[in-house]
Amino acid sequence: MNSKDGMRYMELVDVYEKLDSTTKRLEKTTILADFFRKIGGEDPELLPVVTLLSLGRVFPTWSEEELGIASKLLMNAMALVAGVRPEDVEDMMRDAGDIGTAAELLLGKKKQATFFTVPLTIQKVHSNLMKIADISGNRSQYKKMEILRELFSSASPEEAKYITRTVLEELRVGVGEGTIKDAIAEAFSVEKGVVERAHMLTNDLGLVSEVAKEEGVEGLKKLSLKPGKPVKPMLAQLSPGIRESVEEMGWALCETKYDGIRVQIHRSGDEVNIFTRRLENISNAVPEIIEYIEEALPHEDFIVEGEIIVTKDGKPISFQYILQRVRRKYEIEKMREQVPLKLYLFDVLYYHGPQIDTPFEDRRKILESMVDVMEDKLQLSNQVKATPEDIWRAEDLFTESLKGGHEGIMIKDPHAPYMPGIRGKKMLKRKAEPETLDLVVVGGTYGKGKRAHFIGSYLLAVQDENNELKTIAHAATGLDDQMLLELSEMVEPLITKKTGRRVEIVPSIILEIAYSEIVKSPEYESGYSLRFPVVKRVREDISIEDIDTVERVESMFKDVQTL
Ligand SMILES: Nc1ncnc2c1ncn2[C@@H]1O[C@H](COP(=O)(O)OP(=O)(O)OP(=O)(O)O)[C@@H](O)[C@H]1O
Repeated sequence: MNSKDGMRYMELVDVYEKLDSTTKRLEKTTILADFFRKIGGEDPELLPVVTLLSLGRVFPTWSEEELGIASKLLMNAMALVAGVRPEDVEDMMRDAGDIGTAAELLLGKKKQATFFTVPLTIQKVHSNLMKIADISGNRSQYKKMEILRELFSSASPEEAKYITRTVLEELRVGVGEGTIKDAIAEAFSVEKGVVERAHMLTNDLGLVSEVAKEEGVEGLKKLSLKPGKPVKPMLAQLSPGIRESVEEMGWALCETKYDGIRVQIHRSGDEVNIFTRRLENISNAVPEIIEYIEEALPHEDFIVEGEIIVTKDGKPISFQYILQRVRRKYEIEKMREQVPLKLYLFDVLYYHGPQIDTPFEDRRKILESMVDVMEDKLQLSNQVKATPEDIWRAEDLFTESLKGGHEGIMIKDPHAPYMPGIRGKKMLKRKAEPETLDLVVVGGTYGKGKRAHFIGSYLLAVQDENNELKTIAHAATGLDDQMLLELSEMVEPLITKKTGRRVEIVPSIILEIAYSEIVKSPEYESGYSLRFPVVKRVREDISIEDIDTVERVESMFKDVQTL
């Protein structure tokens, strides 16, 4: 039954539970499609909200808004409502394995003694979560806790479970963006490809579902890039060899591959915003880049892409320094001098209208026409044209690039459009170092003796096609004591379960792993394992959706077999 204020939150919770009860993607899709259709009929204004909530999000990925609630605060609010101590909540969380289940159990006990609750609506839960994001400054933690307390007081145990998980952005019902897109297509009878494209260009599944319902295919086709709203970057595949790749493309534009962080820079009116690969807005952390952009590029709307690197005496230095810059909230001016940044621009997606369908060769010309190069601060990527006849140009670029302290080269198809979010064959990378895998930490084992306080070995996972995590290896080496300490500090608050020296943790830390060989192994859930895995670095610039897949591991395994 719905209250007069709209659909009950319990209906959404029922959907979550149904989603959780099956591992089959098709079934999940239909459960969601049915629900989206129902909302679209009964309460259409809720459709964008519900679409995001189904993914465990309150805001689209690119939004600067965040809830900013630490699990400690959540536990305190829960403790208040359940009438227990925060330590009890923590113990319960460790036993239950996740904080959502702990919330359910705690409120379950409490609610047996309660007779009256006002039914929660989806609208109410959502608007309270939005309110939390708006709170800042004085006593903000207290105010946030008050809102959470109010929500928990009117929540049933099952509702509390999912509110908790939503607040921590960890829904755990096995639904990724792919399933949501399929469900939108199924619910409103539109082609998947059209939904896919609309999502690629807007990165806002709430908007996509709303337009699919209201305007169908025609409306979706009209959605396009908009300066100010980041899109997922086009990614590169590995090149099997410089000659082979150039021959396959006919001819190619090859560029130095800089090892820094990729940024997408948007100018909309007077505003310049800089986003990372995970679409996080880092504008405040890199003020000099904004200044360069103001000086070197036109004061018109545009979207360009490039790589920010750190240089010292003209040479690039380790990628890790950049993270010190982009993560920073304080002392930015001081860091500006210590860690100077340089920007290399290599693509344009929007200028006098969307340019993603313009061939790369022409996009480069547009980019060249836009930029006034600033020596040592902002340049275009170093580029050469290579054909099968003068392949030495690309090979020389590769050697030069490594000599200059860069990573290798990019080999780009001059005829290709810009394909957001796609890792295809139109842009390839050739590096000197062997390929690595980006894996997420799901557990670990404490060391012995001197290292008993550190987690010495990390259990790592890849994702399968349903975004479910599958273990693949333990990595114990590659970290110096300083890194071990830093990682342990990051891991500590994420621990959900301890058994002896072993721990399970909330998957969120991504490590780049080098290894000597991929082997088949029944010991790990992925069916594969890595020989001699070594931790190269923590990848804070990518998110969990970007980690490597079982499919990729499988194809890398097969590639080696067929050599
Ligand atoms: N000239 C360039 N053109 C395009 N990308 C470049 C260039 N120089 C450096 N890059 C970087 O190389 C990356 C391409 O590799 P890929 O798409 O596989 O990303 P990745 O997963 O971060 O890989 P990697 O760890 O090898 O950088 C781009 O995302 C970008 O950050």
